[in-house]
Amino acid sequence: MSQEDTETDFGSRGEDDPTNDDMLVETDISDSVGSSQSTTRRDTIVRAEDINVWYDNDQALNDITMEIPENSVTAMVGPSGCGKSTFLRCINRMNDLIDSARVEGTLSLRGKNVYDADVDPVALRRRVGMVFQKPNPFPKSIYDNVVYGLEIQDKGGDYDQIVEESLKRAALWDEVNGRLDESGLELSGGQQQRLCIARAIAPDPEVLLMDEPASALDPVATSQIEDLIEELAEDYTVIIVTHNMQQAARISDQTAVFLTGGELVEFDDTQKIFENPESQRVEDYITGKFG
Ligand SMILES: Nc1ncnc2c1ncn2[C@@H]1O[C@H](COP(=O)(O)OP(=O)(O)OP(=O)(O)O)[C@@H](O)[C@H]1O
Repeated sequence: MSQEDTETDFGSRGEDDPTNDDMLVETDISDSVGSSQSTTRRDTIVRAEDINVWYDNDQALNDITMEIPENSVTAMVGPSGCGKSTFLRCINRMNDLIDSARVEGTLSLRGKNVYDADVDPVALRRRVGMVFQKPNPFPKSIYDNVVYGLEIQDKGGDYDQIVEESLKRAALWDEVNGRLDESGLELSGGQQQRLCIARAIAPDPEVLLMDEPASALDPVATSQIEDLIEELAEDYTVIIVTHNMQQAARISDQTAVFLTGGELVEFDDTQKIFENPESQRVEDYITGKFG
């Protein structure tokens, strides 16, 4: 199964040329920051333009404009309630499921506005997978968890091969090979989260949204998930919300700092954000002076 299978849903791949030289990531990276950074220039895959979101009369996001390059890890950081999860849910239109939510602006996936009337949100979510904070495997076998997305999308293919491939990509195959018919709920928390990642990547999405995927896990499981995220960015565009500054510094190529009021204050290479941010408010937040 190739990503090209889904291409026709929203226009051709890579039609957006990068226009921002900031996407060129510098070499000479310090040990602690952005170990996944590279010198590759990447096309924009997700572009937000003047995104505003309200829940009833309360504004949660205020004029968010940003371009996210493909095959990289983008971290969203900021204090509680600043709109990080709301922004993540704009990308795959999960906010559609919240009655009080209203989204204005343009959110493009490879140049096609996902809020256009002709976009089917279910087809969109095939291309934009999501992993949540708390591991949430279904009360089904490990195998059935992985193929779940394929089945509800009526997607054909060699399921055995897809299960093996997805579990290998999620770094879980070696631990569950031979017991695929056991319940996903019998796995440890860290294994459950890797199972959820396998489930999210089985339909071969282009973008993987992760909302604090390691915050419910112990340090060993967290480290495994972090390693995995860096590997996944070779094939997918990963956009991750995290409260953990060290985690953002370790695994992301770009970091977006949201602050109170639903404002995107700074978005830049992770190294720049952590070592030399433009905004004093960002520096204060990063260094723990507030938030
Ligand atoms: N379903 C909802 N209904 C009403 N208001 C909501 C809803 N979801 C979020 N909000 C409000 O929108 C604002 C942004 O919330 P959001 O969850 O996006 O922030 P966040 O930065 O992800 O926070 P956290 O880090 O605590 O998860 C908050 O004021 C929150 O109370």
